[in-house]
Amino acid sequence: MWRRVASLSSSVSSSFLAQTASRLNTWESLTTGIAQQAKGVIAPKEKTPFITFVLGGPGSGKGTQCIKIVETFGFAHLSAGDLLRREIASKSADGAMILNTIKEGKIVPSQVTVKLIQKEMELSYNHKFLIDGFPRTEENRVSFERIIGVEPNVVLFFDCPEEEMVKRVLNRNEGRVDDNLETIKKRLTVFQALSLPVINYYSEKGKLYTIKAIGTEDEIFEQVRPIFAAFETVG
Ligand SMILES: Nc1ncnc2c1ncn2[C@@H]1O[C@H](COP(=O)(O)OP(=O)(O)O)[C@@H](O)[C@H]1O
Ligand SMILES: Nc1ccn([C@H]2C[C@H](O)[C@@H](COP(=O)(O)OP(=O)(O)O)O2)c(=O)n1
Ligand SMILES: [Mg+2]
Repeated sequence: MWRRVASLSSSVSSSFLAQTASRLNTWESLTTGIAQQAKGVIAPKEKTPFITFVLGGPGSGKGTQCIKIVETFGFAHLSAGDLLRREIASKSADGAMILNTIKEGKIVPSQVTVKLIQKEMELSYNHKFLIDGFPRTEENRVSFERIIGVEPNVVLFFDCPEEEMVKRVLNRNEGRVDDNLETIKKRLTVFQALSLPVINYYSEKGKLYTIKAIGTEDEIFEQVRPIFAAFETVG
């Protein structure tokens, strides 16, 4: 409810809140959240959003590190890939197109992805967002700025050698249609051609934090931790 929470009154039916809350993808306890919201315990959040884009090639460890960032710093985790896979599973109008695009290792039209991200942001009680796997193209980036109207505060780039990314993806074992050698090769080409320019853009803007994404998950997180710790100190 980052934008809409102020308009939610305690008279909102609990079933509406339950439906809304069930779609939340945050670490917060939903039942507590609903109960407190209904009692008006939580003050309306009109805080400026704090946005982190999480970038890196396929298998670079974005999702894995996002879980740790959520646990330690209390962000809401919005994975663009997860939102798109949810669309496929829900058999929505765009589902078949999204499935084919993902199988081909290509990028879904920005309008579709930004709309899904926007919906999640509006439903969230949090104002700190980790947007994982987005923007993957300049078109993604410009579309987000135009539709959402904000720029990221922080951009993380998990920099990982290609052979390590391939090894991790082939061992991922989540039953994903794109976790095969043919698709990953295409994804790596797309990453070089379309995603690296976005990373360079944020480097030039002074917003990029590059993480050497090799080593254990904990070792990598020790590079991530101070970035967010510094922002917490600033307030
Ligand atoms: N530091 C690491 N060392 C070895 N394997 C890792 C590491 N980080 C993540 N993995 C594994 O690699 C795979 C890809 O990680 P994931 O977080 O899904 O990457 P991404 O979201 O960037 O594609 C997963 O199976 C994950 O468990
Ligand atoms: N911004 C995005 C993010 C993901 N996608 C599509 C295309 C990507 O290859 C797939 C999977 O993305 P996801 O971020 O889940 O993939 P990895 O975690 O990097 O392996 O989803 C997209 O089209 N646009
Ligand atoms: Mg991922």
